[in-house]
Amino acid sequence: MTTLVKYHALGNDYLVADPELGAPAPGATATRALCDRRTGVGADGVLYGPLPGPGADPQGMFQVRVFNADGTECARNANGLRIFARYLREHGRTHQDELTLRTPGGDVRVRLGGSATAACTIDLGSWTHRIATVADGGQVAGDAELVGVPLEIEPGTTVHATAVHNGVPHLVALVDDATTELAARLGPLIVGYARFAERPNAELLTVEDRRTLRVRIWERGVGHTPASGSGACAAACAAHRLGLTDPAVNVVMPGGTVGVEITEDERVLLSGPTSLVGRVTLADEFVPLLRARTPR
Ligand SMILES: N[C@H](CCC[C@H](N)C(=O)O)C(=O)O
Repeated sequence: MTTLVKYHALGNDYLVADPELGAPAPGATATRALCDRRTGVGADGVLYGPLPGPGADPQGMFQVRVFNADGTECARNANGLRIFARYLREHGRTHQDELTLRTPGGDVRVRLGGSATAACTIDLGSWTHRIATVADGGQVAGDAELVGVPLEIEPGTTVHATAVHNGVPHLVALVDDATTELAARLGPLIVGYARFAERPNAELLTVEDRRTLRVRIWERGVGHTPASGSGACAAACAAHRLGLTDPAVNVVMPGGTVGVEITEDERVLLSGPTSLVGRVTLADEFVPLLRARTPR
């Protein structure tokens, strides 16, 4: 029997695929089948774990891998890892309030709240404003710092761009009026911009005041999401670097509001709620769809 547990963080939804509950091995085929909103369970991504191997122990260190709805792997993220930490505690895998999650993108600390539904905080550590770029001939040219520069993402469309790499790449575009419609138009252009060697996630940012940001998201590997943890952090880091905001801000997204704080030693912390949706037991006729068809 294969059981998945579904959670969301302000509408950014993930399925926990735990080997102990019969989950498939991490991979693109299973992820796409599970995340499909019509023929599967439906989610923005799948969290596979806790995985066996070095680092998996009951002292609060667990391994996990994160996949986007389209089957691509992302090194780490923020909402998914906050959800995974909650899953571990409410399924009796740990009694710790502070966990370390080991991901392909490095170790991340999560502090759980006093109750299951209380806000939990992730420390994403430091970040850079660099992004890998491609030269004219198509080869990777190097790593450019991008802070508040005009970027023509298609002929006639220029955005005010700031790169933020916080475990995954983001491109934050400062706009007068960040709307979901504008994100649906500019997001795919930013994610698909041929000059970036690695596709970034896209965030449209409007600064309301020094402590309030409005953000709209278009994620690589997913598309529209009503909230993003690392995206909210990226927007806060970009706004701060541009001198527009204080170190602690509220980030308002369509799904709701999170708090982001930049510490004096230049780490970024995100706090926000998570919600449990429920458990889904897959039907026997669905399970074969989780495995790639083996070529004859
Ligand atoms: N929603 C996630 C970000 C996912 C990023 C993913 N789309 C990628 O980098 O491939 C978060 O809360 O941090």
